[in-house]
Amino acid sequence: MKTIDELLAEGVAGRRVFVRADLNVPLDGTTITDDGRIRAVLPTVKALADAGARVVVASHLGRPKGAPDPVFSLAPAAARLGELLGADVAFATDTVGESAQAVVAGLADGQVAVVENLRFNAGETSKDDAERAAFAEQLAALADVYVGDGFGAVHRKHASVYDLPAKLPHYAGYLIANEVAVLKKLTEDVKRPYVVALGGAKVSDKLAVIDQLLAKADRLLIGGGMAYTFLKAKGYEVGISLLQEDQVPAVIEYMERAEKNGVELVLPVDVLVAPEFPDLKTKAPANPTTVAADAIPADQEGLDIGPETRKLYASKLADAGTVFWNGPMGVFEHPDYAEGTKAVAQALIDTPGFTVVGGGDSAAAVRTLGFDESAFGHISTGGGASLEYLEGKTLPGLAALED
Ligand SMILES: Nc1ncnc2c1ncn2[C@@H]1O[C@H](COP(=O)(O)OP(=O)(O)OP(=O)(O)O)[C@@H](O)[C@H]1O
Ligand SMILES: O=C(O)[C@H](O)COP(=O)(O)O
Repeated sequence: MKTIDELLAEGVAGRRVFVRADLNVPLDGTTITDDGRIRAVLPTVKALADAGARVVVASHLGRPKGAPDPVFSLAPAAARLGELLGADVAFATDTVGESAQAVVAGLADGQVAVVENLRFNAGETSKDDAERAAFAEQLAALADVYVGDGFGAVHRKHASVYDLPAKLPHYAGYLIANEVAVLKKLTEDVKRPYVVALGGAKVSDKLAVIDQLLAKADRLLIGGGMAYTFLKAKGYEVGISLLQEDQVPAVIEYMERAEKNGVELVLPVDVLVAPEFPDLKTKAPANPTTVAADAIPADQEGLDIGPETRKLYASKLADAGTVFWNGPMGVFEHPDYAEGTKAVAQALIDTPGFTVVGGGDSAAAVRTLGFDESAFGHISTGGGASLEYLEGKTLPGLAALED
């Protein structure tokens, strides 16, 4: 993989450099609640701008359906990037259309532009190779060189991640280079016990990862929205909690395999439930009830792990040689459901083992709940991406940078 240092050595002054970043930051309306992913790409953007490149930054945000949707506009992220750079950042109101072409054509050497959300275009995420290639061709017209630095999206076979680098000279940015260097160590030299804690809401994406983790980890702790598919597989009722019903048979098989392989699979013993999802805007008190994991009422939703589970998970993390944690243990954005995530974060800080936190929301949780980032071994910007890397999979966005 060629890195950005090689590009800088070749010289970039006056060249249009396309930086595929992951600016998929958590938003409250148009307010960014955690700018970690924007800060993470700054070294790359700054180095290119300082060297006189005309920098075109592109990213997805959220999961719009292939058409413009103002809720998912990158405008707030572009504004924040400008503040962090201490420079004006131009913003194109489309991704490859007239606005993008005009903004890029107007860039002077050393200036930075952000184009609108890549996923406002159906070609970005299309499963059809030709449709993706056609969109990649339009993106390629905006630049002379490609720098891949959106680590959080390297597991996606999307036009800007996979197809575009094949069309331009391509290099890895500082963030990708650093993430790969740290995560590589976890695939080569894992100090045991190796404990993986999984939570969050992207249940269908991440359940598949467990298949591979059963051959690698010594202990798996399951929380967040992920837990309810496991509790259901154990035969418990989960009320109106997040559930991936079609995955229940697979999860039953995982539980059997874990037992056979001697992998300790640990599930919540109690959970916090309420009749409805909390209001994350007003943060009005949610008044949850604590119930045993096998006694979730039919009309209630599980939204955090309970106090007994917090203690149990802390004890399962205390002797870890290595910990990888992806996905909050509950809806940490609301104070009534933040204790599970806090307890796991604190347990990672307390364990003497090497700890990695991965994921946009997981990293945001650690910061917004007031933990000191330096107390963790590594905070990865990628959740799904780091999990799939640890699985040993070939990731499209990394493969595309190699030649
Ligand atoms: N029990 C639950 N029910 C519903 N949502 C939950 C539950 N527990 C956690 N969540 C939500 O999960 C979200 C984070 O999940 P996600 O899988 O996206 O994690 P991540 O760290 O951002 O990883 P990635 O980078 O792959 O997106 C949070 O917004 C949180 O509110
Ligand atoms: O948040 C993430 O994990 C990355 O930004 C990728 O987003 P996606 O899961 O919507 O592809």
